[in-house]
Amino acid sequence: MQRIERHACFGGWQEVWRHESATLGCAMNVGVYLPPQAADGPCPVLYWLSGLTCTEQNFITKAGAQRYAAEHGLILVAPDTSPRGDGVPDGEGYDLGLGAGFYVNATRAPWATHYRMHDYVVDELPTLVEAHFPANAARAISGHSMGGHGALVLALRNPGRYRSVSAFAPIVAPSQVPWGRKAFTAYLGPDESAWREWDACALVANATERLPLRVDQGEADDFLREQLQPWRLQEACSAADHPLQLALHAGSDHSYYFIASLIGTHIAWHAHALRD
Ligand SMILES: N[C@@H](CCC(=O)N[C@@H](CS)C(=O)NCC(=O)O)C(=O)O
Repeated sequence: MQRIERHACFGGWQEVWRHESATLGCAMNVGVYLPPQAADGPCPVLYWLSGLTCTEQNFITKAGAQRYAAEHGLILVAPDTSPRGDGVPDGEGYDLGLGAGFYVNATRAPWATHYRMHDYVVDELPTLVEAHFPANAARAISGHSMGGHGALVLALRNPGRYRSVSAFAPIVAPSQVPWGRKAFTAYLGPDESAWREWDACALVANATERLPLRVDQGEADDFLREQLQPWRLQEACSAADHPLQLALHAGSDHSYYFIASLIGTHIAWHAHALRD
């Protein structure tokens, strides 16, 4: 691993590391915030998954999360949103290919070779983080939009792996909305039965661990009605008796201004779960 950025931040360090990913078959950048407490011993880790078009930079430069991570002694790990580099295929538009990995393991050509963001985030990255940084094995996961979908799906698919999960403006039912249908058709193929295992609303029905889902959604989000549809998650959770804490916020849009406004409450909530 090679450190390519290092900035003093709220008594700790915001770093960006670059490493060769065996899972993705390319070099990846990852943002790592080390709180001041990491100098004295291992800290729990909050994984953050960003949305469409993002790299590891959006969250670390716009969310203002470091202040709260320093307060609570959490390491923040913010990976890129897709594999990148020579030989990694791209798709048509901002919502397929580079910057749009959807946190699935693709099964179709030409995507299947590199687009394995589920395994990268769930397995390879924590192994790396826990080996190279003062991190313990207590993990939480959160994300925004496509990354909110990623956080919900990764937590639901991997019981016991995360102590808590939250999402900002997530795509809750990718099988039912244009962003998800386009990506899943490409990455997973046209057989929609294969999409269910990557769809939070479908996964909730059969979840073996009833980890509470915390979701915040802006009511002035331009993507709310067509792409996000949080009421679908409300229906799925209510049918499965799965705990959901969904809050709607008047006036908030889809941007990082919304995330920055609420990230402190999410980090405090994750910190509480990670302490137990
Ligand atoms: N750029 C797209 C929208 C993509 C978008 O809103 N991306 C969100 C995540 S889904 C984001 O975080 N954008 C980067 C940013 O706000 O820094 C468009 O042209 O409509």
